[in-house]
Amino acid sequence: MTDVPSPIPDATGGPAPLVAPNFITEVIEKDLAAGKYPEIVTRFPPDPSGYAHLGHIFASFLDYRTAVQYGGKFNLRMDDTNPELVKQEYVDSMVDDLKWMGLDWEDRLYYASDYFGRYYEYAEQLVRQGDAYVDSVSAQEMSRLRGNAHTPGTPSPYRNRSVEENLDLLRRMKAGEFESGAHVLRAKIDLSSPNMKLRDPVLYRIVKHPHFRQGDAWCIYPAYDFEHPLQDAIEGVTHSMCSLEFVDNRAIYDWLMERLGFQPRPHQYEFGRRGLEYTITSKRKLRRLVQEGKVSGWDDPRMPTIRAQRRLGVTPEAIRNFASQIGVSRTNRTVDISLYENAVRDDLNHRAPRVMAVLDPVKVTLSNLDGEKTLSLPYWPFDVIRDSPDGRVALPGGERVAPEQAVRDVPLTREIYIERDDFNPEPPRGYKRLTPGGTVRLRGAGIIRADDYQTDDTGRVTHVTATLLGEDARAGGVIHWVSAGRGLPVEFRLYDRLFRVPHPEGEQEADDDDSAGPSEHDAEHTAAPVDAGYMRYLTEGSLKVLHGFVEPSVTGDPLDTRYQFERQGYFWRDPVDSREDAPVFGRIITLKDTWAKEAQKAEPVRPKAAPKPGATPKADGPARTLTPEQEAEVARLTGLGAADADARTLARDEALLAFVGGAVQDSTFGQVASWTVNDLAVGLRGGEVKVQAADLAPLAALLAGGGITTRVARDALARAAASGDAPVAIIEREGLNAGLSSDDLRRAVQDVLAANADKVEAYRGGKTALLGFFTGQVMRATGGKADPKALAQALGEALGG
Ligand SMILES: NC(=O)CC[C@H](N)C(=O)O
Repeated sequence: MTDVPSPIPDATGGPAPLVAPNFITEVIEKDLAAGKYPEIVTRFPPDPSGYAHLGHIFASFLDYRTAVQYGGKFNLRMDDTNPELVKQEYVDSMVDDLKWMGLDWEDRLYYASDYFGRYYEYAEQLVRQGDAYVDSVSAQEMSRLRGNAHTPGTPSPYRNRSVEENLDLLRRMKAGEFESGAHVLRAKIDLSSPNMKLRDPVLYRIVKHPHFRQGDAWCIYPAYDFEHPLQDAIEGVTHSMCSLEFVDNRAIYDWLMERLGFQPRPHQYEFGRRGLEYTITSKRKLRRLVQEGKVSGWDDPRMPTIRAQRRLGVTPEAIRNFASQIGVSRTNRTVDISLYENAVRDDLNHRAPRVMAVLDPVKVTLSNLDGEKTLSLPYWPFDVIRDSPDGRVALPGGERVAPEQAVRDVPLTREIYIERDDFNPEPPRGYKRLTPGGTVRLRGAGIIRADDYQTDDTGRVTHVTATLLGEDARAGGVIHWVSAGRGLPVEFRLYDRLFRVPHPEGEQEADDDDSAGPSEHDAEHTAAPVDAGYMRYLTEGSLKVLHGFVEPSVTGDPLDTRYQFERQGYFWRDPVDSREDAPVFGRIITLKDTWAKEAQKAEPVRPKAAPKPGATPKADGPARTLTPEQEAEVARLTGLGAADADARTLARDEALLAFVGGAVQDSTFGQVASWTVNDLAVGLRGGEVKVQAADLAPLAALLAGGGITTRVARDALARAAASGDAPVAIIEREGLNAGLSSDDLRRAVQDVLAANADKVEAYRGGKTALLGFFTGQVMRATGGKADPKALAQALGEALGG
């Protein structure tokens, strides 16, 4: 899960973090070692039927970084087969957003629609082979005939049409002779397969709708299950990664590859989806928010679209750091929203100079100050200066200067504004700010004492009179302020999470429970009504508008400067609505996670849904209210060594709790608890895990002792869960712990470099992209046993020296 910097540069010129070892990289390393493919090719295939969103980050970076890591190619593919939904506007925005995030597909932007002609040829080939037929029953009839999990399907009366008749009908479908729905082309596979997807899936439909790239050239359109595998094969994709809901579609994929004889052929691998707490990503649900005016548009900064996050002020670096912290696994998981928010904060901490702004002002007159003073105040706090890699810090324009030059002029005048919250006539205990007769330090300006104040009829403070004291005065707190005469009047927009519960869509989101029904993918494409339950979890007042003042130093700064307004959060000018004469500053994020505390207090508002086996597991994140018994359980589990988040998940789930009840209570317990939550939860809930918790202790010990890598451990775990064998026995039986010694690795690196002296020279001359080539060669030479991190390091050393 950690972000391991590798020397392989990515599109942004910075080092691309390695993809942490996972079950897919393991397959890739084996394939490279076996020489199965000349190079790795991956693709990211969004539908251009909406905007890129936070949910796309994980999959797109997985595809991209995996290719970069193994020196292969990454393609961007517009999966634009549904003419009714896809649009140029969406292509353009996706391309723009994905590029902005730092993905690089070079010149390989492909469109599914560019291959319509070739798909069609393959369709005719299947018909000629007797592998596909034209069916002419209605959609309802087709679904009835397909049967269900307990009943095998019944052949349609058209299933045995002759090849000639099928070809004739298919050609006439293509020629536009029939109305939509009159016929479909289906693969002839297996009507009694327990995998419903194999019960003669539809390959082509009649859709009389122009396509934004193909115009009226077509009136039949290929189904996802047909075009996707074909395009992978045609483009030489090697490892086609997709999320878990496509697991049953893999059988169609393999069937097509086999029937059409592609060699070498791509393979599909499914990873667990990564939902994000407090967020929805269904296009239809987001559209409804826009249509009903709950947000101002697709780029409303509260929306989870990349457009909106860009407008909000999030940087691509923050997105990339977030992406590298999400682990890959075989199970669906919800990512704690704080992972995203902290990535945004961490990035801004070193990027955003500190200035002062008063959001909700109350005027203070400094009665003993005449005229104006100009203070020179530093942009950066000491810790940022201390942590600066080059000892320098940035000015708002980005220029890096010595810390003592990173200062701005701040006017101090007789009239200033302070935050309404920072003066309290009836202070609660422990209040460290200004009170009548009390003192406080004004950041950078000295200590003041409040002598008097006025209120309006409602008791609201309207004005404070104060005295500026000498340096020998004492004060308990520090507050920020802005000159009243010289501060710039601005509008502030404070955004809150759009939804107030972690799972606004309930438990069903990624759950494709009934494989006979339409997949999530299809559902996204139908006119079926949206379950509007999520609407009631909208946060009331998630946009707050305030009018206040910013210090005048910001006037000359580049418009895209991100600031930390001291004590208030990170802000920048709203790129859409801010005007020179009417600036609007939006809050990118608060300084701390203000929700962490509130979540503890909050009611349990988790939407109810009947739990199903295989449903999306609980968030691995923040506290949700537990019963006192569950809290006691959490205390017991953390006492045994479980991480707090794991303990919370366990305490809520009897199946998991029963399992860890059998775990050995020693130093391995925390690791076993983590595997239970992260790797075994879905299987345990479905009653499918065969291994005993007690058998995991030796595995955890082996891992902790460095005898195996995390990847080997998790793989052994998955296999043990399925077979019931002790994981360590699996490892020993197959010699998986016989890793590569660092001497062996170094020798392999030397051999590869010696055999490719010309390339080494080219690399040292600046062709750093060759690192991927070297990586692949060493992987091959070592039979895939090299640990990618160690390999990257060994290569870096050998090439650098
Ligand atoms: N295979 C996949 O990754 C699915 C791609 C499909 N275009 C989607 O966005 O859902």
